[in-house]
Amino acid sequence: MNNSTTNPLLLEAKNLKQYYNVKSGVFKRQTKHVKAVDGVSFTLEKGKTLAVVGESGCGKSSLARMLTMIERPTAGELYFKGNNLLESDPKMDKLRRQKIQIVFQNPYASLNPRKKIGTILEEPLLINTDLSKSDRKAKVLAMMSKVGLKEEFYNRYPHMFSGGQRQRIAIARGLMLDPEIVVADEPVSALDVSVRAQVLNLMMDLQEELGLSYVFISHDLSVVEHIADDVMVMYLGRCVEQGDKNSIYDNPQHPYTQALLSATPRLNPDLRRERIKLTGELPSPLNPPTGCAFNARCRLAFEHCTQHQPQLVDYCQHKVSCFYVEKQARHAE
Ligand SMILES: Nc1ncnc2c1ncn2[C@@H]1O[C@H](COP(=O)(O)OP(=O)(O)OP(=O)(O)O)[C@@H](O)[C@H]1O
Repeated sequence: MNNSTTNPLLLEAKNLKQYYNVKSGVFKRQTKHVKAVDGVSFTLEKGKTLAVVGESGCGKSSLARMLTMIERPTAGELYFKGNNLLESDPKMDKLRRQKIQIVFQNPYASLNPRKKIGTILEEPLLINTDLSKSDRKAKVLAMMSKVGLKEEFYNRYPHMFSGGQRQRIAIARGLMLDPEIVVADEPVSALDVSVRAQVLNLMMDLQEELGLSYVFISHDLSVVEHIADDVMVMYLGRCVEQGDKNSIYDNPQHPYTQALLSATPRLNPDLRRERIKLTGELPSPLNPPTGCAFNARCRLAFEHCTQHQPQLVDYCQHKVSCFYVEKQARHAE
C-alpha cells in the first residue's frame, strides 16, 4: 500500500467486455451470451492496489483472465504504460508474458504435484529468459528467501507444504519474471484465517520492496480494507461503485456496496454499521433483469430502475451507478 497520489499510470482498461457463448435450450441449439464482464473501465498506478470485489459469479475471475491475457476480451481496450496490450505484435507478447502475472486462489490446484519447488520456480525463467542454469538457480533461491521459504525446500514437492507455504510458492512463481503488475485472484480465500494475515503482510512487504501494483480480487471486504488503495465493486459483470478505498468504505453510496459493507465485521464498535440484509440470489447472467441488474434485490429501487440501466457518475468523491443516488443528488441541489 502506498499513499502517494502522483504515481505513474501502469494499466488502463477501457470498456472491457467478456461475453461467453453458451448453448441453451432442450437440444442445445440456441446460443446465448453470458455477459461475464460488461464494460468495465479502470486505471492502476504504480505501487498501488486496486481491489475488485463482489459476490461469486459477478465476473471477477473473468476480468483477471483478461488482464493476464489468459482470455482475450470480447471488446474493449487494455493499455500497459500506454502500449496497447491487445495488439498482435511480438513486443506486446513479451510485455504480456512478463510484466503482468497472475496468482490463483488455490495453490493446491495451481502447483504441479509432480514437480519440485525448485523446478516449479525455475520454469518461467527457462521458458522466457536465456539465463544460465546457475543464474536461474541463484534467482530461484533469492526469490524463495524473499517470500520466506527456506533454501532446503528447493528439492521438496508441493504436497509437503502447508496451505500458507504453498501460497508463498505460488506468489514466488508469479514474481520470477520481475512483473510490474500482479493480478491476485482470491489469493488468501483458501487459507486458514490465522495464515491469511501472514500472506497479506507478505504481499504488502513485497509490494513496497519491489514497487509492485496489484489487482486484488476478493469477495472479502475486511481483507480488501487492509490492502486496497482503490476499490471496484462489481455486480453481474458491471461496475456499480468505484474509487478511493477510504471514500467508499466511509461513505458507500450504492445500495449493494452498503449491504456488502454492513455485513463486514469491524472490531471497533463505533465503526460498526447497521446490518442491511441482502435478499435473493445474484440473477443468472443468461437472463439478466432489464434495467439496473440489482433492481430485484434493491431496497431503494423505484420504477425507473426496472427499465433503464444506470451509468457510473461522479458522486461523493468517487463513482457510483445508481438512479436512487442520482435522484437524491438532484434533490439536494
Ligand atoms: N468459460 C465460460 N463459459 C461460460 N460461462 C462462463 C465461463 N467462465 C465464466 N462464466 C460465467 O460468467 C459469469 C462470471 O464468472 P466468473 O468466474 O468471472 O465470476 P467470479 O466473480 O470470479 O465468481 P467466482 O468467485 O465464483 O469465481 C458466471 O456466471 C460464470 O458462470
